[in-house]
Amino acid sequence: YPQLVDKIKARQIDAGSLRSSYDYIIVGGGQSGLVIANRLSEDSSKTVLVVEYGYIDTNPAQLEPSSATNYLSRNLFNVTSVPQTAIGGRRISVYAASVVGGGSTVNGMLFDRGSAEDYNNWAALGNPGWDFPGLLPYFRKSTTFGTPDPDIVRQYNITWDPNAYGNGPIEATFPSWQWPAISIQWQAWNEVGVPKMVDGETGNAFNAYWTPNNVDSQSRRSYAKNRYFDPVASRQNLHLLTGYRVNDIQFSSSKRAESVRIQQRGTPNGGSTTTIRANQEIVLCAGWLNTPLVLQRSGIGPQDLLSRAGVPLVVDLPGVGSNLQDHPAGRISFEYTRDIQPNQASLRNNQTFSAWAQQQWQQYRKGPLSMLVGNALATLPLPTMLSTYQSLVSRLNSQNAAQYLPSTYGPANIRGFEAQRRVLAASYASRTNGVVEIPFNGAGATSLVLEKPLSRGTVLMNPSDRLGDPTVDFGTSINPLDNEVYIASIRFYRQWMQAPSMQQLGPQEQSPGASLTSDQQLINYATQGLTSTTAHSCGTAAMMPQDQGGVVSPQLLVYGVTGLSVGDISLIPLIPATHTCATVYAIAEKAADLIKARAAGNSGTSTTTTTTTSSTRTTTSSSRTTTTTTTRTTTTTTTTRTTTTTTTSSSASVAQPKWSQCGGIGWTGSTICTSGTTCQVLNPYYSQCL
Ligand SMILES: Cc1cc2nc3c(=O)[nH]c(=O)nc-3n(C[C@H](O)[C@H](O)[C@H](O)COP(=O)(O)OP(=O)(O)OC[C@H]3O[C@@H](n4cnc5c(N)ncnc54)[C@H](O)[C@@H]3O)c2cc1C
Repeated sequence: YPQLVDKIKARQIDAGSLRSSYDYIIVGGGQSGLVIANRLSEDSSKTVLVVEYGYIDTNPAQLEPSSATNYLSRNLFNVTSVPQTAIGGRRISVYAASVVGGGSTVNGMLFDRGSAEDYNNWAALGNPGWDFPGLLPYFRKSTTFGTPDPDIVRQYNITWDPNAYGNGPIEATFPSWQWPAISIQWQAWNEVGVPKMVDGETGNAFNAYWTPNNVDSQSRRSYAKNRYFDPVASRQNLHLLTGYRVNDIQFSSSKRAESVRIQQRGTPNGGSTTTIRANQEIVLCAGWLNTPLVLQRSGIGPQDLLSRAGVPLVVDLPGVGSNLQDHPAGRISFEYTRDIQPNQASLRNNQTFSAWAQQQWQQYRKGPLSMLVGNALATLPLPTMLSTYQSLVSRLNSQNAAQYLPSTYGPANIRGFEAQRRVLAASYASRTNGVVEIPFNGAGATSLVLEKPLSRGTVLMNPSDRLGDPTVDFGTSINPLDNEVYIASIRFYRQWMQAPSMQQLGPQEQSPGASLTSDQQLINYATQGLTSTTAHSCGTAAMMPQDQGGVVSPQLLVYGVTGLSVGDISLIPLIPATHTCATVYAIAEKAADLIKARAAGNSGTSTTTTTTTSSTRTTTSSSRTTTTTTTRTTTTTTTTRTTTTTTTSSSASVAQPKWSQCGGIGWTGSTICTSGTTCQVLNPYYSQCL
């Protein structure tokens, strides 16, 4: 795409062409930064600058399905955590993007949302308007659903709720391929008491459900750069500066955020910097790793850290860099001794199938190579997995919180965790909110992902090298109850593998290994294998009350100063049980509305505001621009549980496509195969069109 690359390059600005001031300066042109830049620059009277440390990735391969797992180091900050004491002292690689589009440029494109309870918990922590009804309009505003291939929908009974989606820039859909064994896995979930939900995106992200990818109908990545930035890049009032780092923010004597100090990437620290003023607001969108770091370098953070680093104190906010959360995960692996064909291995060991897959992809962009990592999740409530869940909840409530938190946490951080624990305890006992995620795609091996960890970590500036890498401590499993939940999920996965339907695949446990059964053996397994992150790190500049370690208010304004806000994943107070990309779009859309509302003289404090439309009149005088904005706010009541369905199921008379199931014990679908294939018995439980 050379002509496209040239166009994109032309849209960037070089440092010499920068204005001396902008109305808004957005720190970080990652996922949230580009959303907010798009929305704020809708008003042509406002100037917007985005400063991004990374560059534009112009390689078309980064849009392909295979990019979902390549995690290129050139697009990441290559930082490693400190040794994780509770998981064998291992250092864990950190995932934080450093490229235009941020995480949305490099991520795995699994595109889902948390359950309504996940977001309602945010509101319960003192954040009116940040519950699911308050966020659903922004989930909708950011996304459009693209109707998937009807054959694949029918073949696998893929369901979704069209009400979950709107008309937004990001396209989400299902690929044109699933591996056949997934049908058996769905049956097996049902047999162990995990029902199928129509759609997780409507607040029902618990039990088992299909989940789309953020791709277009050609399986190409649909992400912040190509959907939020490229279409508006020609706006004269929007500038993107790449390859520059915001070192810090400078404040007036009245603690108003006045300017950012930027430095070209690759130049020596302590060398030359440029200062750019913000007339209205500076919005931090530097991600979970760097938003707290920029704050700390600017004098906002834990007082003792700042004094050790020699940074003059602006506001003592002990929560900056605390409350780090992610989804720790471990592998579990079963081999299918009677696996059905084709399966993932067929791409490697069946030449005919592999050639067919290549042809499908090259000719139509369909087939197995259009698939990413998978499209089905079981997000399991604790009571589903553990009959003694009440004992775990009561032990959680009676823990001395400080004993299981990082040693750097002071009283405010501890109070904040105790507030979180109150809502988490209810979620642990809930049947409509998951604590462990098990992605499934037909294979016997997968990850067990802890969705509501109790352990907390930190991101702290290095006091002797402020501009160097921060110290990241995930604190994985420092709360031993996280291990108990993990062990419960191993045992439940084993039960799933023992479900009657699953026996047709002949599952045999590889790891942890069937001989490991006691709590201690499984804790040892977790200690050796658990990783701290699934690239969903968040919470390091949390939206919580200030006396509970909070950094921003529900209006996203940083406490103790003016003119400074946070619009990225750092503001999440409690990690939701979901991959975080879709949630970040909703957060950023809502952040943009809040910023616009306050610029228009409306504090944006409405608790259930869902739609804000503005009509703007601009008058220009000789020296400055005055904008009068009339803001009309519409409040909508949204039901969090939706039962509308778009379901397509196998009908007994419809011809099944090649590779799909056409018979077997318990099969109620069609036994007719599409022309050119016949229904062949693979085992008593499974016949297939081949
Ligand atoms: C490898 C990976 C895989 C993932 N897989 C999935 C997935 O499959 N599904 C899913 O839902 N989520 C996934 N995620 C998570 C999701 O993509 C992120 O949570 C989301 O993109 C975070 O958005 P953000 O705007 O908060 O931060 P980012 O998108 O990371 O943006 C921060 C930006 O700020 C820039 N920056 C940082 N410091 C400075 C500074 N000082 N000055 C200037 N610029 C700066 C960075 O370069 C970066 O571009 C994944 C993330 C990663 C990294």
